[in-house]
Amino acid sequence: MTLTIKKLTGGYTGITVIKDINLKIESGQVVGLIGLNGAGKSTTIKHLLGLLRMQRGEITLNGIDLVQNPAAFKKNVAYIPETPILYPELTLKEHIELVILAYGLDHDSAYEHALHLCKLFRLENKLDWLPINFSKGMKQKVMIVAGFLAQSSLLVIDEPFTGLDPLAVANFIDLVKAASNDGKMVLMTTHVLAEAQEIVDKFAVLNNGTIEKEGNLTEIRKFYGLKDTDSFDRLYKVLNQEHCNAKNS
Ligand SMILES: Nc1ncnc2c1ncn2[C@@H]1O[C@H](COP(=O)(O)OP(=O)(O)OP(=O)(O)O)[C@@H](O)[C@H]1O
Repeated sequence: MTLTIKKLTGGYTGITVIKDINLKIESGQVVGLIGLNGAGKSTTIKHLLGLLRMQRGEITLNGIDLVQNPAAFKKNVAYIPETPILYPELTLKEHIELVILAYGLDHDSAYEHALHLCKLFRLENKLDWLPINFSKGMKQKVMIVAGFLAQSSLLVIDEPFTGLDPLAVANFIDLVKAASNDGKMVLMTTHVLAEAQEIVDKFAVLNNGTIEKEGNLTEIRKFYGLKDTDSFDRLYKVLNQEHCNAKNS
């Protein structure tokens, strides 16, 4: 399984935000897309989900082209957004049934899997609840349950750590590790580098719409001149300094 993004250039009507993005994700790989606010992470993800029309480039998943065969492409992708998207009139149980139907999963085994995920996130007694009754973190957990339930070859996750309690973060990390061991590909954006470095195999640093550096934690730290004693979060200071220097030059 492979996701290949080649020379992706895109953005919004009349505005080019990302330029010549090249990124490859192999089976079992967890890739972290990181960068300052406004670097172009969400825009890249929107292109990958087929929500924006690319100006140039090519995106293929297991050889399936996003533009030529969007339905087949999207069937292999699950998305966990930063802001939960839930149907107000559907209960948690009905959301689970919807995912099973949408992804054509075997009902009984998928439902059992869903119950296991709900238990992990302490949602097992809330199957009849409507989204209005859920807290922000609970809504985020429902999106995580739905995302992992889909068993897609590519899981795209936008800022997963926001709003989750530490127990849920630990469970989320275990799920990502299990998905990776199972050969799934994971692409996630995050600003929470301390947690991300536990699971990410390869970081791609977006700076002003282009991937400035790709590599594992050691390679990224070295490229940005971080000392052994520096926390990985210091990367943001270096990126911000680069940003200021570019503006002043
Ligand atoms: N709907 C839109 N229309 C026009 N420009 C947009 C739109 N959404 C985002 N942008 C611009 O695109 C650029 C990249 O934004 P994007 O949301 O991709 O950044 P990001 O890296 O995800 O940032 P953050 O870390 O804040 O989530 C920014 O300059 C932003 O102003």
